[in-house]
Amino acid sequence: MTLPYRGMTRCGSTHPMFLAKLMLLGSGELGREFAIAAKRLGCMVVACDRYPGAPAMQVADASEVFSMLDGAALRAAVEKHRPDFLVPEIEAIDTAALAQLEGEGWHVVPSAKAAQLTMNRDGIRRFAAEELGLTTSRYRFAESEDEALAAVDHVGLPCVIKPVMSSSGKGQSTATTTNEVRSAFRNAIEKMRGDRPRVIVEEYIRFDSEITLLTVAAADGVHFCPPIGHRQEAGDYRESWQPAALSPGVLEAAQRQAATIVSALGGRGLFGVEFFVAGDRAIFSELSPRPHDTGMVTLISQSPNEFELHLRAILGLPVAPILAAGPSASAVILADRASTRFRFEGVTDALALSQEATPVDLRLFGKPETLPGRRMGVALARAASTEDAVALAKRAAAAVRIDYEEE
Ligand SMILES: Nc1ncnc2c1ncn2[C@@H]1O[C@H](COP(=O)(O)OP(=O)(O)OP(=O)(O)O)[C@@H](O)[C@H]1O
Ligand SMILES: NCC(=O)N[C@@H]1O[C@H](COP(=O)([O-])[O-])[C@@H](O)[C@H]1O
Ligand SMILES: [Mg+2]
Repeated sequence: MTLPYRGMTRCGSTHPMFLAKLMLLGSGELGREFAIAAKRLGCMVVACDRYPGAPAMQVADASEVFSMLDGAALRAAVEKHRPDFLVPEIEAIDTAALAQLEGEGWHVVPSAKAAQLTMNRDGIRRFAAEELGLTTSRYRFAESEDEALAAVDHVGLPCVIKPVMSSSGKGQSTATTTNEVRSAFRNAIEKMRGDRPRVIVEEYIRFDSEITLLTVAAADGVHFCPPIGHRQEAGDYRESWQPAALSPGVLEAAQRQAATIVSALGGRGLFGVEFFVAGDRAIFSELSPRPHDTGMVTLISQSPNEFELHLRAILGLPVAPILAAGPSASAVILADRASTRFRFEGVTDALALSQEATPVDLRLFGKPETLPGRRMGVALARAASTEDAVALAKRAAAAVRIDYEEE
């Protein structure tokens, strides 16, 4: 079989027994499911992350431990393994190094431009709102408390303040008074990633719901998964469900905007495009040029799931048809303290909730260390309605307990 990328990159070092060699930049729970999909399709996987034993490393052919923000280490790993594809799995990567590697002929998924623009909220927000004309909340950027206060004149109160470089809600808070704007700015700077003390000050959207629209840029065009609804707490997701109920007009508006931005970013792969739904408006929030955490529900709700879709799109393989299995949900299992000595209890109880028409499943990520609020696993469920599926997934997640030993 001849894949479209053969001969297009400078590598071509893959052993013929493998379909392709993929290097994962970031190796958490999302990377692990991607690596499993890649292994099933006969690919070779090199997993990279900042710590040994990261989830995707546990199923990969090889691994490398370094900070993805260290461009020299990233280049050394690429030159050592000569992958057909560099697959970013987290946001915080030395994207200048990625762009340089791409310029030299290495294949970055979906494109170095997508990784570069989405790593920083200012990049993707300005691209979406100012270059492409997508509907977004009002926003301003600020680099000091005073600039943050000035931004409030434009966006109003309450407002949401986030470091331009962060994910999973880290450093994010909502301010309702000018005093809170000052403390929200300080909080964002304290918890930001990278070395750019800069925040986005956003209009607070009173949304009816929020969705992730998984959008696949494949060889034969753009495909959409049924929309995923989700609930967030402290900027991080707690439950997600599919399909999210949307009016045809809102779904069409979301799909149109998602297709616009994905096509403008270029390259092939799956994108998680986030929208707030307010009345009849789909307001673009942000996007991941890779599988999305709320999309873990697709591990039970559809085939191919989001990880398989990403892989197939990258390899230039067919992605359709995308078959829905029925209303489904995911619910997260979080740690509540820092520990390296812990064990999971209640797995039997969680899986015993599974019945023929309402299956339940679990993913335990195998992270070697807990932290307060760190996601350690996820429960998955299918049922007659998304409401029932969410309730069942939450029961299963609650049945799993993390027991900590004294350290
Ligand atoms: N302008 C806003 N108005 C109202 N709620 C908001 C706003 N911005 C963010 N939120 C809430 O905070 C959540 C997290 O925000 P956002 O997606 O921007 O952060 P993140 O750190 O990139 O999270 P992740 O990496 O998990 O996607 C949103 O899903 C939403 O629930
Ligand atoms: N919203 C982004 C997201 O969910 N990313 C996922 O979390 C991992 C980091 O987890 P950790 O912080 O527990 O190491 C990442 O590697 C990715 O799989
Ligand atoms: Mg988000």
